[in-house]
Parts: sequence; structure tokens; C-alpha cells
Amino acid sequence: MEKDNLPVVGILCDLEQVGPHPFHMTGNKYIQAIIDAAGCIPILIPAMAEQTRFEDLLTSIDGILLPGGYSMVDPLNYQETEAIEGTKLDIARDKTSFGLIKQAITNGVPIFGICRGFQEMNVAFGGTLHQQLHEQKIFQEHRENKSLSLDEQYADCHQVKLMPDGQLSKIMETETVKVNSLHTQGVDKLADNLTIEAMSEDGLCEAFSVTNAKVFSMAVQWHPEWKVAKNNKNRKLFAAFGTACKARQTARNNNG
Ligand SMILES: N[C@@H](CCC(=O)NCCCC(=O)O)C(=O)O
Repeated sequence: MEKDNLPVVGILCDLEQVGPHPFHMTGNKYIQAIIDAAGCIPILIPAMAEQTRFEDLLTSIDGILLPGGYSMVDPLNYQETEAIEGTKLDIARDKTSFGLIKQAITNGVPIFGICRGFQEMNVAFGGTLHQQLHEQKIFQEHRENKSLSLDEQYADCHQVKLMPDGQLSKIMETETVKVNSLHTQGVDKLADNLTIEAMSEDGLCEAFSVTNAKVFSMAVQWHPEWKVAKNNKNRKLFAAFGTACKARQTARNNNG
């Protein structure tokens, strides 16, 4: 019996300098989660906005994953003043992400943002970010302690409340979930056409969906890809994304 061909998910890369050379790269855990939890084939999308034919690319894939990343979204995308001196930026990723987000929404391609990807989606739709959450004094600590082991850094550490009638609470089949937290920045103004799906106890937005989107168009501030095989709630999230990508693939195949 012919094996069902799997949907293809494009994962946006960071542009990083490795020795003397620029590399396009992403974390292995995102690739593994797309294979194991979403049931899709991962391909990597280089951060090369100027050379990317977004329309062509989005007609040939079934979903987009915007993963986490250590760099910050350039604040010049949402304010007049530049980033604080020494901030690690990735302008190439920003530009490519915004192009992918715009085209995905136009074409009805499922899109899933994680951490930096969550922040990019808010900015792409016209929202803003707190650049240093810990300096706001109204939020708990959301950064990881980099002196700890990876297991400790990525361990679930705070509760988030999912909106009772939201898409996320339906997908994760709960109204509260404990999540990990590894971010310096966070949503300040949520873009107008985004619907809040989860909040942390200190009032910070932790997840949203694109209002009235016809397909899975969601983002979370936490890291659901971390050891997703052992986390039932996060596994449901990737499974819902994979189902949406499968539906897109079927529609693509039917439309030839
Ligand atoms: N840089 C932003 C987003 C944080 C983020 O994505 N961290 C994860 C990086 C490593 C990984 O992919 O797990 C911020 O600090 O707010």
C-alpha cells in the first residue's frame, strides 16, 4: 500500500556567523518536533528575504514554523529608537519572517510561532514589544537562568491561563497549563487583529491567534518543542498544527 505522503513544513532559519562564514540555521529540537509531533517533513527556509519568492515558496509548502532564537526583533520595526547597544539582532530573519507571515495569511497557509516567532508575528501585525521585561517591575522573571542545565532552563516554571472559549484551550483541552519561560522580551501592545489565547499570572500575553484566520495561525511565547514527546499538552499543539498542514496539503493536491 502506498505510504501517505507527508505535509511539508518550512522552518525559518536564523542568520548566524560561524567562524568566518554566515550560516542559515535552526535548533534541532524544532526539526524533531515537526517530524515527531506534527507528523510533517521539515525543510529549512534561509533568512534571505530579498532573494525569496514568497508567493512561489508558499504555494509549494503546507505550513510555516517560526522558531525561537536568541536574537531580538529589531525595535526599529515598531518604534523610532534603536535597540540598546550590544543587543543581538538578526535583521535578515526579521525581514524574511515578515514576508512569510504576510504571504502565509494571504494564502491561508498554517503558521505556528514559538517565542521569537511569537514576537515576530505580533510585530508583523503592528504590535509592539517590551524590550526588557525584567525592567518593567510589573512582570515576574521570564528569562532563563543560563547557569543552570538545559533541562532546568527549559523546565515548566509558571502557569498560564488559557482563554476559556479560545482555540488554544480547545486544542490543549485545558484552561491552565504550566509552561517554560526563556525570553527577555514580551508583548507590550498586542496587534489589533490578534486574539489573546493565554496570559501568565502577571498579565503578560503568552499566546495569541490571528483573528478570523481560516487555518491554524497561532503563536506561543513558551517552548512547546522542548521534549514534546513527553508533554501531552504541547504534543496536542503540534498535532493540531500538523493536522492543519495535512488539510492544506490535501487542498493543494486536489487543486493540482
Ligand atoms: N530573543 C527573544 C526570544 C527568546 C527565544 O526565542 N529564546 C530561545 C532561544 C533558544 C531556543 O531556540 O530554544 C527574547 O529573548 O525575548
